[in-house]
Amino acid sequence: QAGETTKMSWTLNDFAIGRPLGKGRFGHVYLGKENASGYVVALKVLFKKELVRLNVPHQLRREVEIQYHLRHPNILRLYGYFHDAERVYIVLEYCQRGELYRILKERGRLNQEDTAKYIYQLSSALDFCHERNVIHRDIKPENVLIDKNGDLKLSDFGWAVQHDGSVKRATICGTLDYLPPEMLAQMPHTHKVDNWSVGILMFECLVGKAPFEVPTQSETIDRIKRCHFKLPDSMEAGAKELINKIIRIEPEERLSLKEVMAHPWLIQHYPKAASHHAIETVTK
Ligand SMILES: Cc1nn(C)cc1-c1nc2c(-c3cnn(Cc4ccccc4)c3)c(Cl)cnc2[nH]1
Repeated sequence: QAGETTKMSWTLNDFAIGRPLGKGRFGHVYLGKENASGYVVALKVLFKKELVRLNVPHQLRREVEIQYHLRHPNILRLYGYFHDAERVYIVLEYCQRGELYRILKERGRLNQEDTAKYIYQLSSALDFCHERNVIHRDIKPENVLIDKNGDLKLSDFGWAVQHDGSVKRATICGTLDYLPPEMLAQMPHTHKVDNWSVGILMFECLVGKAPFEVPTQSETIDRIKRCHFKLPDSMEAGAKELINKIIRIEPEERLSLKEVMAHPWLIQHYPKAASHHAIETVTK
């Protein structure tokens, strides 16, 4: 197409680097602008030395491979990557409203309309991944970004696997709140681990804290294994019903993502789900 540069490979000179947006386990993310197009991006900068020391190059390659090919309105776009002597640079879609984690911290909890929208969009993104045999395995508010239109973008496929397998996590780092029983017990797990996390996220958005969030990790682990959580009396019946159908010890008992997307509570509080869902059902 005239004027469209099919850039084969970027270098750092192709970008103007802006303020830092955040930092993760292996590096930092900066606001960036591609000089040629003026396009605003998020530039994730990782230090090769760190990656080698923590033995994660294969995980990074998998993350880039998986995210680059997954094109969906609720999955953060990975536009490309390049490297120099010391660093690896990953060019990602920029989300103006940042991490859901920060929004939840600032607002305490979300209303049913925003929660229903995010749960619908997350379920849609994960259903798309599962149909391509990709399990995300690390769904939590830190890995969910919100763009300028208030839409959800799933990010950080660092723990994703491209098959239904019992691949063990190298290390369980960060919060345990979102881990399903079968992963805690390091048993074989399927895409249903992501379904569990959708239920945990729905609870946290509506209540302001995760269902198994208690002072000690051992208590959290025990409650997860027993599926022991309490829904606040103030929670609407439809929301309680949906959460109770997702957060189940038995993976096969958990609602499928298509059933989540078609649930009456979700359609009531996110009417767009009805039209999207109806079109999908009709076109299938
Ligand atoms: C923070 C923040 N505040 N506002 C107003 C917008 C943002 C924003 N952050 C992002 C970010 C972003 C930033 N940090 N992280 C977490 C991280 C950092 C390093 C390695 C792995 C993971 C993601 C992205 Cl990718 C993409 N878009 C982003 N937008």
